[in-house]
Amino acid sequence: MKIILATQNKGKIRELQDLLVDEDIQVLSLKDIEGWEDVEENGETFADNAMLKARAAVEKTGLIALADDSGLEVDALGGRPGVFSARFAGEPKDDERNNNKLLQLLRDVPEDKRSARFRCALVVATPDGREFLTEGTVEGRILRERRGSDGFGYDPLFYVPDYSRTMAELTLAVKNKLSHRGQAFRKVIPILKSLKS
Ligand SMILES: O=P(O)(O)OP(=O)(O)OP(=O)(O)OC[C@H]1O[C@@H](n2cnc3c(O)ncnc32)[C@H](O)[C@@H]1O
Ligand SMILES: [Mg+2]
Repeated sequence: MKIILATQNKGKIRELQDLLVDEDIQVLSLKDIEGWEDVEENGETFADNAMLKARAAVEKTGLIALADDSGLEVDALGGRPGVFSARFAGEPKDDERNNNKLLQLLRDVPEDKRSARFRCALVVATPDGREFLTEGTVEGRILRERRGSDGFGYDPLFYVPDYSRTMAELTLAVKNKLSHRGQAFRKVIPILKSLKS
């Protein structure tokens, strides 16, 4: 079985490839596809956007596609950046500027009001038109300075109380164990298995 990861994000590709390593599935990503043009992510929810990306990848490749749409919801910002997480500080998307903007906006927000969560929607779409959605969430809070150098995106600012570490201080294996993406992915396994047979 061969699937296409419908993402261009290197951090996601690394995590998803690691999650898929024992599954006996050949994995391609959009990086392997010539002439791929990003779809407009104009959905209102992570699920909508994951669906758009998965469908576009199936159409382009004819393969089963796995798409991830994810982001950060900060309570003190009314749930922002949410579906706008990648481009929070404008185009082109840039993790460094996004984190700076987040720190700036939360400058005067006290410790007990800095709660946040990562959300992930994964969609599996098949060439014969079937679609499956799974979701995952992880709770945490936003620090006042970056810690750690692993991961991507908002990981250096996202503190996970259960592990007393930021996401960027966790190994890939531990992040995958607890993360929004890891949780959503574990629900995808039985779906992929059912498509194999
Ligand atoms: O659309 P694709 O090609 O998959 O890549 P993207 O980076 O644009 O991905 P999204 O549209 O889903 O935007 C998600 C953003 O949310 C943030 N994000 C998502 N998951 C994250 C994680 O595990 N750790 C840190 N930040 C994350 C990060 O800034 C991402 O760029
Ligand atoms: Mg995107």
